[in-house]
Order: sequence, then structure tokens, then C-alpha cells
Amino acid sequence: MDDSVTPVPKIPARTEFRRLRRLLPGTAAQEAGLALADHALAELPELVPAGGTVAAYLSAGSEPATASLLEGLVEAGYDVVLPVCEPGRRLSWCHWTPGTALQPGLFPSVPEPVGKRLSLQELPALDLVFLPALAIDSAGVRMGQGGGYYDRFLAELRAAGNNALAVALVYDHEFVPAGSWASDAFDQPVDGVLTPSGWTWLPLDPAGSRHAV
Ligand SMILES: Nc1nc2c(c(=O)[nH]1)N(C=O)[C@@H](CNc1ccc(C(=O)N[C@@H](CCC(=O)O)C(=O)O)cc1)CN2
Ligand SMILES: Nc1ncnc2c1ncn2[C@@H]1O[C@H](COP(=O)(O)OP(=O)(O)OP(=O)(O)O)[C@@H](O)[C@H]1O
Repeated sequence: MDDSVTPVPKIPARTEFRRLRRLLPGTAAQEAGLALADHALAELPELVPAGGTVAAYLSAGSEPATASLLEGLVEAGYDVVLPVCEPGRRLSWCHWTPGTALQPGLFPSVPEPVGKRLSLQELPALDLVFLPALAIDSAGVRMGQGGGYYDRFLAELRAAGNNALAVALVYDHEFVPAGSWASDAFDQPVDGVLTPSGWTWLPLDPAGSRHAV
């Protein structure tokens, strides 16, 4: 891994990752989603006990598609919860199965499940969180859409003592060297990244790693 990168400010870096997504061919999101689901479902039995609770999300636009992953999780017997955007940039959560109705949320392009909304305190203990990202660096720093929804959520989850693994889903070219952009103190690191090529536990530096790679 090249350790000589110069961090660029977060906002232009976000603009560039969005631009690259817009250049992807129309089939990229579906193809990436199928590969991600295969890797995820192959590994999950070792990471999450049968019947465990997995937080995930409904993909939108050019994000790697999560439909196959979500269906596979339910088929494998996991309890799946998906986020709903609330005012104040907070997330609440709904249980999801393939029959759950969807509706546009605060961001009209992002679908959300219809149903009873649960706060973090009302949720069953989470075993694993799959989260959206525009990019992840090899130290585990996440570039999101800029709302701070997941930084707030992970900070609260971790403060509550829940050590659920946080794993971001991105395309291969979005997994980049540590320090590719300037991180902020409030950025919550992820524990791993899942790309169409497979899983990587982070940080990549073995001395700091929480997990066997
Ligand atoms: N699928 C998904 N759900 C999510 C998030 C996310 O990043 N992705 N969020 C993370 O916090 C929260 C919502 N925040 C978001 C904020 C802005 C955009 C947005 O501007 N989307 C672009 C399309 C981006 C693309 O195609 O890659 C758009 O609507 O035009 C999306 C989600 C909660 N739910
Ligand atoms: N724990 C927190 N408490 C309050 N505000 C926070 C917290 N974490 C982040 N924020 C605020 O959220 C805003 C956006 O943060 P950032 O750019 O890292 O979002 P993001 O991770 O890209 O977004 P998202 O999670 O929505 O995809 C920042 O202005 C920051 O001040």
C-alpha cells in the first residue's frame, strides 16, 4: 500500500468519488451487488450467530445494489433492520423482510421501509452493520454522503457498548490508501470493507488490526 498519499480536503474528494460513480456503466450497480452478496453470505455464518440481527440499507442510484444481499440475509435466517432518516440527521430502524412496503424518505431518491420505527434503544442488539459509503481508506475512515447520519449512529451505538462489526460496501476502486482525504475527529472508523472482490478487515496495518485478515 502506498503510504505517501497527500490528503485532499473531504468535500472535493467527495465530489470526485460521486463523479466517478456517475461514470460507471449502467450494469455496474447490479453486478457489484451480486458479487457483494455472494461474499457476504459465504462469510456471515462465521461472523454472526444464527438468528442474529444485521443492520443494512436499501441502495439507491449508482450505489452497489443491496437487494440480493438483503434477500439472502433473510433467507439465511437473520433479522434485518433498515434505516429511516429522521429530522436532526438521526436514523431510526424498521424490521424488513422481502414483503415490507417501501416509500421515499427525506431524501426522495432513497427508499425507506414502512413500519414501526425503532430507536437505537428499542432495537435488538446488533451483530453487524452494513453501511453505505462513497469510499473507505485502509485505516477504516469512511467517506459518506455528507449528512453525518452514520457517524452519529455509530458513535451512539458504540457509546451504548454495542460492538457490532461495521462493514462498508463500496466498489473496488473506492477502497483507497489511508489518508487519501483529510479525516475529521467525528469520523467513526469502520471495522471492515466489502467490495465485489471480497472482505478486508481494517485497519490494514496488522499491528492495529482487531481481526485476523
Ligand atoms: N442507500 C443509502 N441509504 C442511506 C444513506 C446512504 O448513503 N445510502 N445515508 C447515509 O448517510 C442516509 C441518507 N443520506 C443520503 C444523503 C444524500 C444522498 C444522495 O445525495 N444521493 C444521490 C445519489 C448518490 C449516488 O447515486 O451514488 C442522489 O440522491 O442523487 C443519499 C443518501 C441514510 N440512508
Ligand atoms: N457524533 C456526531 N454528533 C453530532 N454531529 C456529528 C457527529 N458526527 C458527525 N457530525 C456532523 O455531521 C456532519 C457531516 O459529517 P460527514 O461529512 O463525516 O458525513 P458522512 O459520514 O459523509 O455522512 P453520512 O453518514 O450521512 O453518509 C458534520 O458537519 C459533522 O459535524
